[in-house]
Amino acid sequence: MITWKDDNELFAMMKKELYSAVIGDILDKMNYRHQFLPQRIQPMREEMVVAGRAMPVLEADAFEELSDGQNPIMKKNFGLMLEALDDLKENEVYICSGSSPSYALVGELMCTRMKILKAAGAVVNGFHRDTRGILELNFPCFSYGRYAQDQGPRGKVIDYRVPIEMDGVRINPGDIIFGDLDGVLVIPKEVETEVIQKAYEKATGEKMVAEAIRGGMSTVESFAKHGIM
Ligand SMILES: O=C([O-])CC(=O)C(=O)O
Ligand SMILES: [Mg+2]
Repeated sequence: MITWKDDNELFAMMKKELYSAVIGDILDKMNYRHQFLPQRIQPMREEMVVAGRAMPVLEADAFEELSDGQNPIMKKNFGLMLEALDDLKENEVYICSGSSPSYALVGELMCTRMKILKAAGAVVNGFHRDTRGILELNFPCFSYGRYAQDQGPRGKVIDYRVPIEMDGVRINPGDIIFGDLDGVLVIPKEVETEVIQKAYEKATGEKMVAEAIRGGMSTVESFAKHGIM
């Protein structure tokens, strides 16, 4: 059985050995059937993989850059975004939801700060901008795609390290976020060890099945033998 001594070892192993399909299959088997984030959230580059712990960021639409209303957060540029960025810890994922998808929730300067803090990546329920710059950083960033329209006058971070959702998928602080070119999913903290150990076992089994099929075995026979497809 696969074990790990800390998060650094765990996330390095996950990035090398696991993929979203195999983790999703195990979550389904354990009756966690709503763990994939919306399909339109894609890596900026096919090779990008993210594995880390959720640092959820709650964003809300605003209709003025600085408002004169009752809430002091609305009088600050970007609300609490700068504070949220500076609070990121090693292996954490800046994961942001709550606003309408009509502007960029992440850009090059934000990713530069995240990278310096050794964050694992960014996953946003909306767009990214500064594509060239982020690609140059080679920082794992997952979004709906490229769109430069600014969040400055349109949205604000109103809280962080609080639960968020994307299309009904719950993301709690500290949950494991894993994403690759087939999608991004959430592994709830309370079941992470079991999910990861079973996913590793299944990934090992899938390698054996692939080998058997390459060797000419029928799919019926290989399923009967390994119980994996
Ligand atoms: O202003 C923003 O929302 C993001 C941005 O351009 C950057 O991080 O460079
Ligand atoms: Mg920018």
